[in-house]
Amino acid sequence: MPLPQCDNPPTPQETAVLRERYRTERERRVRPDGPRQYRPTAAEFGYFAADPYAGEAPEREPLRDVVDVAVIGGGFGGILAGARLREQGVAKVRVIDKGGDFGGTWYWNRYPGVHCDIESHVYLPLLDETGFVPEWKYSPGEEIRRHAVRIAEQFSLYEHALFSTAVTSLTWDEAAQQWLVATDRGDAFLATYVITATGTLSEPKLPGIPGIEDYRGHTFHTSRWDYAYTGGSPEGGMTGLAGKRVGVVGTGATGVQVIPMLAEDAGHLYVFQRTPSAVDVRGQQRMTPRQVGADRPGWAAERRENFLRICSGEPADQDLVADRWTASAALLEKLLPSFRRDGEPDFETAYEAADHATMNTIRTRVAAEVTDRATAEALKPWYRYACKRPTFSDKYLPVFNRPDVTLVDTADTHGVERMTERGVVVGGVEYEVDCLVFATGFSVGVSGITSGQLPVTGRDGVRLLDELARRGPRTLHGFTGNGFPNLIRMGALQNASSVNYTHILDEQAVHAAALVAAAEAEGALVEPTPEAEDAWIEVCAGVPDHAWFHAECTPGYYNREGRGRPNGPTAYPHSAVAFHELLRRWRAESMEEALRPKAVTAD
Ligand SMILES: NC(=O)C1=CN([C@@H]2O[C@H](COP(=O)(O)OP(=O)(O)OC[C@H]3O[C@@H](n4cnc5c(N)ncnc54)[C@H](OP(=O)(O)O)[C@@H]3O)[C@@H](O)[C@H]2O)C=CC1
Repeated sequence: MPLPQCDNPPTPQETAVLRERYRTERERRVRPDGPRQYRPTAAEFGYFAADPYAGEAPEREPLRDVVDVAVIGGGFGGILAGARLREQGVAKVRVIDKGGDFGGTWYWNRYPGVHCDIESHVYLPLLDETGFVPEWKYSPGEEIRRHAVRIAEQFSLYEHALFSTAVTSLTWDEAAQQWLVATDRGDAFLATYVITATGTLSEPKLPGIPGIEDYRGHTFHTSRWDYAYTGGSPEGGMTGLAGKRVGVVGTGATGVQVIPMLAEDAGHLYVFQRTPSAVDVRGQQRMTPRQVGADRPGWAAERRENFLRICSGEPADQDLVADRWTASAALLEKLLPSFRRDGEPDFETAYEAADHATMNTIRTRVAAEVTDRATAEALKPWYRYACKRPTFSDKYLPVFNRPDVTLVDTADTHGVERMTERGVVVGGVEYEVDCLVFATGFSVGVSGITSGQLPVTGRDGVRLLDELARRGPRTLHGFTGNGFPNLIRMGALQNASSVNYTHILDEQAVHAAALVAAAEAEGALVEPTPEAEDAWIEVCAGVPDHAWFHAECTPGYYNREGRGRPNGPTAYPHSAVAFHELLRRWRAESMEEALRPKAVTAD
């Protein structure tokens, strides 16, 4: 059956064919061990997680001082929290990070070809405040990392920052009305407030491939690129790979960026693929400040708000970014009026039609760009658009027309079968490689205060993890919790989300800094009442039930490797635009709900 294009949504018969194909492709990949197929690098493969950029951490005396705010995490979440706190006049802000500098994901991910696939003019935060205007529509990783450093410098965050340091526990000191912050460098200092900005995808993971420890060639993870071995830089020029047989496991958003660079420099490249990515058009281009309207004050805030509105399905007068993210979102809006049930707009059917049309366009692109038919077939993604992180590249697909690149499809063996001293085995065939790169992503939920890696003990010795196990997640707006005064969390839990996550983080940072400023002004603690938490949980319990959608998706970290997502009050049920409006109103009208007088204990 011919596949319909974007402007031609599928008929019910075509939809039925696609659903069946998606089901069978999913079955090829689901594994009984689910998330347990992976090994976090932290324990047995520690050398995979070592920091190749910082060198030896400098010796320093453990700290025993007092700060106003400890911010855990030096990625954009922590940097933005620091910047917004400084704007509120908070003096002593200490950002702590495991890495050797600010940057978070952009500190760690320096692999060749690293870019952001969200437009730089909406992704890079604080452009209005710093005056920086990116030159390219999609910034290279190093430019983003330098922007993180620029913000940290502008807002004087280096003065008290601690790098190559992991926070190991947080304990509320009732007498001091402060948090005791302990680290793996022997620090034990007090902080009046703690803001956690630990991110979600920070711990590299490896597949538990049988024989992985037997491999004797060179190997590393993309988030710890070994330029000492490969030579070159994120721009390429990896002379160390000349004439070498290189393998790469993984074809997610990272693989799609790194594979064209490896193909350029390796003697021969073997790409071990389990699930093909949906690779959409990227359209990299130079953008003048005039083109993005950077001659007007507030241009960047306006642009990112416009992007958020379109991606959230909210009305917008115009599409300023006009890329494939906004095109996919706009297609749904375009199709919605044609789908009605009982006189009402039928969102779900329109959503599926838009999804199928987008994916058909993506599959048609594979057939147009890859000449060998069998290779093209293996590169076609058969799942719904939102099942996996969409990717964007104009270089990736043509790589498979090169004679020195081999695509090895591992779907039928549920991934790479095993490894030997010399290389990788798939379908009984051994592929000998001199170097094997793992582009296999990151463990979800293994760091931060809900993971066990960073124990938090609140008032009356109550442990956050015990509370979580006993009562489920309880917060006000995702930020604060009863029994854990002056602890402000940034992240997705009971909060809003969207594809441009730095925008979400900035709104969170503004809110966190406002809470601190209000508590300082009132001489109070930031701590919601149990009743305020109950009311927020009720709001979050209105989350549309997407369990069926994720349960039907091809496996990946979005759906716990095929097991679906847990239901429950885990997120704000409406758009991020609505959430930001709600927070603004709440700050103006009822912020005192989250404050309580000092020295009053929760009994
Ligand atoms: N903004 C940006 O430009 C970028 C953002 N990112 C972010 O980082 C996230 C993580 O991306 P990424 O690092 O690519 O990690 P992912 O988790 O998305 O991808 C891991 C890859 O490894 C494959 N894999 C895992 N185990 C095996 C195995 N045993 N055999 C064969 N293949 C295997 C997976 O296959 P399978 O799919 O079958 O599980 C998948 O292709 C993205 O989703 C995105 O949010 C990353 C890069 C750029």
